[in-house]
Amino acid sequence: MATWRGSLALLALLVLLALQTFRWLLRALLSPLWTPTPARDLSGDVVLITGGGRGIGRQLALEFARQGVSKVVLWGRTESCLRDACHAVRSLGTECHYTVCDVANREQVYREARAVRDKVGDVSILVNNAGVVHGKPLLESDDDALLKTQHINVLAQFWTLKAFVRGMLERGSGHVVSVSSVLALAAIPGATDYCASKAAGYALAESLALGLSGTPGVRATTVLPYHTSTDMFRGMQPRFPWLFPPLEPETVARRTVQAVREGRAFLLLPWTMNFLIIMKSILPQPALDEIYKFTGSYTCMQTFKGRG
Ligand SMILES: NC(=O)C1=CN([C@@H]2O[C@H](COP(=O)(O)OP(=O)(O)OC[C@H]3O[C@@H](n4cnc5c(N)ncnc54)[C@H](OP(=O)(O)O)[C@@H]3O)[C@@H](O)[C@H]2O)C=CC1
Ligand SMILES: CC1=C(/C=C/C(C)=C/C=C/C(C)=C/C=O)C(C)(C)CCC1
Repeated sequence: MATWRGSLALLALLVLLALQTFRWLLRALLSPLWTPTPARDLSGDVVLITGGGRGIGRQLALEFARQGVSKVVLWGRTESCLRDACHAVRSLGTECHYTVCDVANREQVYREARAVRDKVGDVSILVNNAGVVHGKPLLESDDDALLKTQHINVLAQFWTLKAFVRGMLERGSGHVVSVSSVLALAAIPGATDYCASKAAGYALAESLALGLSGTPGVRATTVLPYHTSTDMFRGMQPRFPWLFPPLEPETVARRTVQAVREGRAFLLLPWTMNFLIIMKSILPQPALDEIYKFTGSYTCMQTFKGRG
């Protein structure tokens, strides 16, 4: 009798949960129709981009400038790239500053963050974009390279978040962008430490976004791009490149800034990668293995050259 009552209560709870989920889903889908959120005006914003000297970071700097931010600050390791990117931003009429800062070095991050506050002002948009890949299989990787990937791709984000998010919370406004990767959700062999770092970064960003949900003025956006045609993954190729062409860094930058303006929490690029996630959730592993083999995802790193 007691078991029977218990099962009925569980069933009622499940029905209630299903109805609630349906209500939340409807609300999420329909509310933009009657209360469209106006795109955020970026004109007073100071944006700091890590790894802003080249690749996606450089394009992000240019796109933020085009969308009217007040000031751009670029961090990176190579001064010539930073200087050149800053020059390009200034030619769009936007104030730009750069600093050589190794984001893996937390003392340097804290020191340069103080310097930015003193010289440029409060950072209102932080873009955690800096990243590295060495592209060797795990057993051929030396320990220092494995550590470096985690220090730059994951731990550095802790330091920049600690340096800038407190100020955003005090002011009640700000935005954190994390450039993750589709490899955070579906890993490939030959870049084990990179995939692990991106998965960790994704969990970090997800936790941050949830933690910020009680602070309406401070938001977070996580971008998960597919292969993008910068030098980082040069040479990497799945089996049907015409079917899965790399993204252009300009496209990633444009869609990212748009997501910031719309206050979107997650952005998977291109949208077709959503099918990959659905497939991963419903297909049995042997079927996924066949798809990965057929599309060359298992072997795509064999032609990897990277930045050399
Ligand atoms: N390319 C791709 O296929 C994809 C890339 N991504 C992600 O996008 C982000 C940008 O990559 P992408 O533009 O392609 O790569 P690039 O190699 O072109 O750029 C990486 C940037 O990170 C900077 N960087 C690296 N290490 C450090 C460090 N220790 N301190 C400060 N800056 C550093 C580099 O600066 P410097 O040159 O001065 O060292 C450079 O500006 C990365 O997080 C990457 O993981 C995501 C999905 C796909
Ligand atoms: C897994 C998988 C694919 C390959 C994805 C690859 C190869 C992504 C590379 C992304 C990179 C380099 C990201 C960098 O951060 C396909 C062919 C799309 C579809 C089948 C499943």
